[in-house]
Amino acid sequence: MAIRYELLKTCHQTGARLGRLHTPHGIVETPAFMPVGTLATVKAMSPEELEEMDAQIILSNTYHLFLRPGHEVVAAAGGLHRFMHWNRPILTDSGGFQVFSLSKLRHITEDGVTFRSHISGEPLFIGPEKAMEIQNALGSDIIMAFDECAPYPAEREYVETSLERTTRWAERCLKAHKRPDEQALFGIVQGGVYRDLRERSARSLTALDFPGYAIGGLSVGEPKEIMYDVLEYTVPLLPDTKPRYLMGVGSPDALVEGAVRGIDMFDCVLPTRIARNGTTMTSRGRLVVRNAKYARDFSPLDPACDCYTCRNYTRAYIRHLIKSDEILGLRLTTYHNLYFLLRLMENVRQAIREDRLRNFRDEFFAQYYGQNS
Ligand SMILES: CNc1nc2cc3c(=O)[nH]c(N)nc3c(CCN)c2[nH]1
Repeated sequence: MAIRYELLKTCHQTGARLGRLHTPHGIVETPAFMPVGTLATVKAMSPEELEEMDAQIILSNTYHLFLRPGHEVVAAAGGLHRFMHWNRPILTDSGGFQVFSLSKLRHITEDGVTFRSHISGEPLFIGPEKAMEIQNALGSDIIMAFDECAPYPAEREYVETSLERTTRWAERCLKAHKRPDEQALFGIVQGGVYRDLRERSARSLTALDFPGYAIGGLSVGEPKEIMYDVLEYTVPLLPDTKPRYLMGVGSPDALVEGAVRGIDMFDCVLPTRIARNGTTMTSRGRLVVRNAKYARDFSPLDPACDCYTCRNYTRAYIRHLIKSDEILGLRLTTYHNLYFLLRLMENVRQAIREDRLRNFRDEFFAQYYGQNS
């Protein structure tokens, strides 16, 4: 078995679970947030800095690495872990979502997706077999089935046709996957915001007995309340002995609300992306450090944070760096944002251990969103 999920405890206040995901490159305490390292690097962070902040697992992308430098190059380096000098677990996404969000002139058929590279414009193709070939070459610990993430909003008929094809693609992935003992293949539940379609997708995929399941097709512009509703009726359809991964999520509130609803793994570009324009997450909400009011503010980004950035630098200095487009600026804000979300997940795990996740959520939201939610 490539991975083993150990369910340690279920919070008595909520449906949240405390777990341990055993992988060939180490153990992941769940619920866990996965920093996104799309091009084989978590932008602006070194692997040592990621270890220092206790990032347990990171995500990388099939689509991007297929285009550049090419999965054959990564395989020649001995795989993604060796190539990027990261010895902890890696999850790779399968490319479906990225093709739709990045490339032009794409065309879906039963075989897969033809598209033009967003870098060179050359015509390319990815389908289930190609997505398995690339991820097998990358050597990530967890690989994702090739799927279509239906847009939001989308007609029920479109979502239904899409999920049926995604299920057929999932079967082809299971057949094409060459290294099931070393790399765990997760199925991805689709079905948009339609309850009966979500149930159909979940039932078809759980019948194929994947080692883990992702919930896809969310965090694509739908209101958060709708996302939470979809989780309420989809998560219970997934086996509680397997890990559940909510793709593309998310903001602090969505991470906590997702954990409350039984999600074990999350990924999102938010902390790294907003850091690059000087937006930071603090225990009292977002702080846009480039704002003029911080020009002479010599306090840390977050007085309640003990990260490298908050122990050594001030808002005024970081504002100066960001305004000056200095590389250290986005390094310091990235370090802090990732540290903030990783600590948030650590606090969520502790709250589950103590059966008080609902209280933790209310206290955290009151501070972060400044109102009693
Ligand atoms: C930002 N929101 C978001 N929604 C996603 C849905 C899928 C999804 O439905 N399928 C796949 N394969 N990836 C998704 C991703 C990329 C996760 N890194 C999503 N990201």
